[in-house]
Amino acid sequence: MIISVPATSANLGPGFDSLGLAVDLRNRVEFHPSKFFSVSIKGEGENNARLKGNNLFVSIFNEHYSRLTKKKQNFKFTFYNSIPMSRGLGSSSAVIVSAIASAHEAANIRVSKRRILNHALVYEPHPDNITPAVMGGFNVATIEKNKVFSQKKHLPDYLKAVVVIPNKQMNTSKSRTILPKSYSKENAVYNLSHTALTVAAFFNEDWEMLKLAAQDRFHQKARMKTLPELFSVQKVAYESGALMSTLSGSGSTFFSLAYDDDAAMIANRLKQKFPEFAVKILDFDNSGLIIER
Ligand SMILES: Nc1ncnc2c1ncn2[C@@H]1O[C@H](COP(=O)(O)OP(=O)(O)OP(=O)(O)O)[C@@H](O)[C@H]1O
Ligand SMILES: N[C@@H](CCO)C(=O)O
Repeated sequence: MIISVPATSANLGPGFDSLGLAVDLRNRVEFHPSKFFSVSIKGEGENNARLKGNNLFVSIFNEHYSRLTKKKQNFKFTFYNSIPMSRGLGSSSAVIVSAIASAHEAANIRVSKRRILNHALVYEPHPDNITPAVMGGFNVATIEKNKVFSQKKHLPDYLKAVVVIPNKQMNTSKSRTILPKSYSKENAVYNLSHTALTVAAFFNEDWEMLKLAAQDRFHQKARMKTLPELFSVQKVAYESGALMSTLSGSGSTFFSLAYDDDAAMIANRLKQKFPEFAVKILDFDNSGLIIER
């Protein structure tokens, strides 16, 4: 059995803790019961010894497996990781979602995607990454009474993501500490109206509206100042034809959305100007969590 979950880009400018979309870059896990516990990692994190012992996936998996079965059982886990860690591409959400889904599969209990999403909220209290990780596509999400309420929009094939991935890790909880504790009414209204416009533009497929809509006064600038080259990344992306260009999650990745025909040129310009950063063109993902039995 293989369980896979896509990378996600959250916030999308003004939609702090509420907007996110999925891209076609997946972490996969295979597992089966075994006499001894073992973890093997291929791809991202394969040289990180800490992940073989104190692994977020394993602790969440064990918690759910014992809750569901009231039993203890060792498993052999093999991880194939493509999502870089702590770069704003939802690596923690992918791990949380795949651990919860895997535990249910191991216990032979079928569960809805919505239920998995609500379980995931326990480990990541903002829904903007976990929602597209489970559902795929573009999502707007909120929390009421410890449950996620969300709406999804499929993203068309003629759009691509161009992501610039710096080497620098930005830990989400640390990066939240640099944000203001409160916002003025003016800035709150600014973000509220820009978020609403961004959502409407996605649902109406008015891609040309996104550049104006996806402006933010809550978090981007403060975070980008910790890696000032990101201001130039955004400028070059827009000059090269990006439809929107925003910090991905809490960074350090910069996410741009572009028409298929423009994506290669945008990526080439970004590669030329920022040879120290990885640049990838990715499809959008509309599937989210996939369980291959
Ligand atoms: N493949 C993985 N295996 C085990 N743990 C992982 C894996 N990927 C991420 N993690 C855990 O998640 C942490 C990274 O979470 P963090 O929220 O900082 O980054 P992110 O989810 O990539 O970024 P963002 O939330 O901004 O998109 C890592 O330090 C590690 O504990
Ligand atoms: N909304 C989150 C996304 C990163 O997990 C943040 O900006 O901190």
